[in-house]
Amino acid sequence: MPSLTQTPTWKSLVSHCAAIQNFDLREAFNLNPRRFEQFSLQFNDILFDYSKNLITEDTRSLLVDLATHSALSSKIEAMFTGEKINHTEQRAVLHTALRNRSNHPVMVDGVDVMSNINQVLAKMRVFTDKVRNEQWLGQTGKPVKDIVNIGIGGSNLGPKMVATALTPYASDKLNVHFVSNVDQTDLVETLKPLNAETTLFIVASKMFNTQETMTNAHSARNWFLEQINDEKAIGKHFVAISTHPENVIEFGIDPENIFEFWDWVGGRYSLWSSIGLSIALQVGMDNFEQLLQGAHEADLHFRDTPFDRNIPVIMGLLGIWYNNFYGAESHAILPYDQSLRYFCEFLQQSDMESNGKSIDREGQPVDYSTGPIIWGQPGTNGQHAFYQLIHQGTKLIPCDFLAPANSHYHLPKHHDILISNFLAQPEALMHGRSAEEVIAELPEQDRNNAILVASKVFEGNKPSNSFLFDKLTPKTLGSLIAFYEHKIFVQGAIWNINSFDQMGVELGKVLAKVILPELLNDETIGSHDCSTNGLINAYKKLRKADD
Ligand SMILES: O=P(O)(O)OC[C@H]1O[C@](O)(CO)[C@@H](O)[C@@H]1O
Repeated sequence: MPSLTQTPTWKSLVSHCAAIQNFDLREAFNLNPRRFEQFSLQFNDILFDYSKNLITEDTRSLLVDLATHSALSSKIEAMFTGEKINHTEQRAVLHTALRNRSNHPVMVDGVDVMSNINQVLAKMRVFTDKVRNEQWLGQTGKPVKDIVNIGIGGSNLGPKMVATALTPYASDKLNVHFVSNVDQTDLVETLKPLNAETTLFIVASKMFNTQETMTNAHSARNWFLEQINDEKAIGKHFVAISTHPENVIEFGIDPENIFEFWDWVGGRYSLWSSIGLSIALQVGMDNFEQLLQGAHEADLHFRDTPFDRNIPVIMGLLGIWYNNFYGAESHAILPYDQSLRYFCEFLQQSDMESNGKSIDREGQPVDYSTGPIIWGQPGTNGQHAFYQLIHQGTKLIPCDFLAPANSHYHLPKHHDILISNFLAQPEALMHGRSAEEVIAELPEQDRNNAILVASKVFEGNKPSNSFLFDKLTPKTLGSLIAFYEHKIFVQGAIWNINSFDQMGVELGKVLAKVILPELLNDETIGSHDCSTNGLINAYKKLRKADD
């Protein structure tokens, strides 16, 4: 098979990119008053405006050709129908089945997985209703007040992001906390204000052998038993979510308290499974199902809509346009919604763990750039931190701006100010400010100050997408997350990489296991390179024994 870069569609895009080198967005808008209509899409209450990109109609057609020639349609079908597209681990990839609200069967190895999924959803409903209605009582007969989700990576980032985003829907009787880092600061500071009698722990781990999670879970159990000195009480205060019930039972959690999921759910795509239990406890099962519904509707859109009107396909193709034809190295995620403050962190794992690969599906090194660096934080905070570099730095950084038209809260002025910024930034990036405009705005005495003028010029012509939606409801959030998941899928499919394994996280884990016992003995260490030896030995000198 020829390398992607040798295919006619790729070569056409290279030539096209050279041909439109001088493309100017301001001019494109001036010449075409219908540009917004031509390059925007509506899905339910979500408006996706991609008109402020360095593209023409031809660019879109050529990018769609690239998707078509990469057999994207059949790859999408393969995912939805349970083919083992994660070929290195021989697994299907079926987060879409977890939110399949259509009653259509989804088969894995000849078995319809929908009945298992629905059983777990029913079990989650019974449990969350009990806890939320104060019918699940702790060892001393008190209802649960605090829930601590212990998990890392996909067993933390998705649930934490969604639970935080949906705070306006939260029960005021429950506080949900997330502990992920093996740095004891995380657990100690989270537990400090809590009372074991009214605390419920969720140990969330697909494998149930992840070092950080198991260390935190053991310490949480010790903390609990120091206050309630009764092993039997664990049954009322610890539940687990895992694909490995045998490891959970070995830890000592009651088999009744295990919420199952399956190896065809990738960790970073698992918030839709029982890994979302903390979300369901926070906002109730009806709202959790609305989240699934939103994602399901986005799945249908992705599966059934022609590529040139398909939001995740367009998102993926635009990313490829900048990544591979403009040399952009990163992509900024900029939600104008404080409740989406963990959205970027969540997408960092989804995108970078999925598409941070340098071999193709045949095991050959790729000769093109793959997954971008994902970064960002909510506006307007980011504006006062790193937007300077996006506006006037030397790097091309495509940006996604996201905002709700309506806030859940009602302080006067705030929301319109927020949205004026959400609208102004993409406009400023695109429009820029010429030397003539700067000079016209400067006081008379500064107009000949060339340095001052140059420093106030904004080159402009910088690309962005904007998502404007009605309100951040569970359903809308579900759709937005699914769009990003599918965008990642589209890019992985075109780059011909496996987006669903994560071998790159293994080596560091293995080496840490070698180093750990070396930290605990008194010998001087000399078996690594001299830098690592030096650091280990310095640590051993500095480290004081715990009191
Ligand atoms: O849920 P587990 O098995 O504890 O794994 C946690 C995380 O570790 C990883 O395997 C590697 O970081 C992620 O893919 C996963 O989300």
